[in-house]
Amino acid sequence: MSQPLRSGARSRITGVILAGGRARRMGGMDKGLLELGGRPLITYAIAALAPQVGDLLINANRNLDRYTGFGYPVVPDLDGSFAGPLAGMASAMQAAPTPLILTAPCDSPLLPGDLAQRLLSALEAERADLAVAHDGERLQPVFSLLHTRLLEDLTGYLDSGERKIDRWFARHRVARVDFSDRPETFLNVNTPEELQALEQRLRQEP
Ligand SMILES: Nc1nc2c(ncn2[C@@H]2O[C@H](COP(=O)(O)OP(=O)(O)OP(=O)(O)O)[C@@H](O)[C@H]2O)c(=O)[nH]1
Ligand SMILES: [Mg+2]
Repeated sequence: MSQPLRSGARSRITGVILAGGRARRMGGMDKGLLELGGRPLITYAIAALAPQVGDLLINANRNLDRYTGFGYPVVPDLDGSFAGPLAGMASAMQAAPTPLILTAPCDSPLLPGDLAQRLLSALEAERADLAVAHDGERLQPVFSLLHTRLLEDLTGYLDSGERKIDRWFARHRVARVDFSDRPETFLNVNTPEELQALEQRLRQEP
C-alpha cells in the first residue's frame, strides 16, 4: 500500500513546494526561510518530496535568489497580486515539464514519504482530474496531485477574479484520499508560537 513509486511513475510528477504566501500570521516573514532545527523550514518539505517525484520546483514570490540556492528552479506567480495558493499552482503547471504536479506547502515539515504514491493510486483508480488529501476531518487542498492540463481552466478561473481553492476543485473530478491514519502529516506552522513549539518538540524527540 505505501511502497515508494517506481521511477516510471515518479518521472510523470513535478513536486511543487508552495512558498509564495505573505505569511501575515508570521509577521510577514518569508516562512520557507525561517529556521527550524538550524535549517530553513522549506528544506524539510524538499527532503520529503524530492525522492517521490521526477522533477521539483519551488514557487516563491520573494527572496528568489535565496530560494534558487536550494538547487531547484524557482517560479514566481504569474502576476504579483498574491492571489493565494491557486496562483502558485497555475504558475507551477505552466513551468512543469511533466503531466502532473504534486503540491505541498513550505511550512509543513512532517510530510509523509508515501504522499505521491497514495495520491497517484487514487487519481488513477478514480480517473480523476486531481487527487486531494483528506485528514479525516477536512480537506487539505494544498496537498494535491493535479493534471497540468487543468492550467487553461485554472487561469480562466483566476482571471475572472475567483480565488477560492475549494470552489475551483468543485469544477473538476476530485479524488479524496484518506490520510486519517497519519494525523501529523498536515501539521503546519503559521505563527511564531507554532514555530517555537515545534522547535521545542524536535529538540525533545529528534
Ligand atoms: N504562490 C502563492 N502561494 C501562496 C499564496 N498565498 C498563500 N500561498 C501558499 O499557500 C500555502 C498555505 O497558505 P498559508 O499557510 O495561509 O500561508 P500564507 O498565506 O503565507 O500565510 P498567512 O498570510 O498567515 O495566511 C502556503 O504554502 C503559502 O506559501 C499566494 O498568494 N501565492
Ligand atoms: Mg494564507
